[in-house]
Amino acid sequence: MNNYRDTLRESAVRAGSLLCVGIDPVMDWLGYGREEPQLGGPSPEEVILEHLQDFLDVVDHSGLLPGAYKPNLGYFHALDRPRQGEYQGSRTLAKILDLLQERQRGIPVILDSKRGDIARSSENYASEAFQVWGAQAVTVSPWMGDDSVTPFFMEGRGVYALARTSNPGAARFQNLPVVTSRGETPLFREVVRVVQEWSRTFPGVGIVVGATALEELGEIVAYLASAPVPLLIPGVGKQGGSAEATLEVLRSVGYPLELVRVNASRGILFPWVPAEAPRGRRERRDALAEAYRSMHQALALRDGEALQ
Ligand SMILES: O=C(O)c1cc(=O)[nH]c(=O)n1[C@@H]1O[C@H](COP(=O)(O)O)[C@@H](O)[C@H]1O
Repeated sequence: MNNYRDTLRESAVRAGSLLCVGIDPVMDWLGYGREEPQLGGPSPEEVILEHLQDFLDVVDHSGLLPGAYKPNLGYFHALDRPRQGEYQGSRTLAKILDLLQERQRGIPVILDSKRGDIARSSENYASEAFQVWGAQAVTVSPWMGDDSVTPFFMEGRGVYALARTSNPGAARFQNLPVVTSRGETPLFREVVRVVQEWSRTFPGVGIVVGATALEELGEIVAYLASAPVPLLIPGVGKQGGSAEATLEVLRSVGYPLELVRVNASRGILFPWVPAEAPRGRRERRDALAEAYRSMHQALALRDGEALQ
């Protein structure tokens, strides 16, 4: 099995862009209410799969591959009704993963589940991501310590530990100063330091840092530049982060861009949000095409950047 850094490198060269397409489907955003589907109307599974097929057609038509996909597990589980024996959300995710494998083999899928537990439990969460769903990489929350993250270190797979997240409340804990044997440092910096240490024995481990936290991103990439790790940077598009400003920060320290993926979810698959979805399928497809092309371009690699 390819090691995860090779997977990132090869897919970056094929895509020519750092764009990671987030797959976070919500029926509301496709013009359907959140309430249970109407009798006789299309099911969430049908609606979401049709939308995804349209998106993959847009990708084919553009001739531009993305650098990764990132489905967020919570959006799919929210469509399951296990107490009624109904698993539409899980089935939809499974079908989407099959489609990606058929149509875009080699483009990594990062399962966004933000797991992390006592070691024995993390082993199960690792199986969930890698064996059950067959993802190439996973997001994990590192706050329970080393033994909660290391069970995810499996040959060929990627693991992204949350360091400085993109949400408005992120600084509350992550920027708190902590005292270590090397002096005082914000908590997120200690996570970054430890991830870099882990990466010496498991090169597939990296970090999540939000595009909405450019100052922290700058500190992190400057710190990591001598021994870089994979970066997953969400928060561009609907959360207000800028693709261009993010790339500028990375380029300013010569960060190896092939190890980086910048995620946009609503900004690509639901570009009309918070406005209502266009009524016609054709208009929705046109909106996807425009959003995909412009974000792919904003995150494009320059000649030779992925070949360092
Ligand atoms: O781990 C993540 O992917 C993640 C970390 C973070 O700091 N911020 C963040 O937004 N995310 C995820 O990235 C996606 C962002 O979605 P959009 O805001 O629609 O682009 C969602 O699936 C979030 O759960």
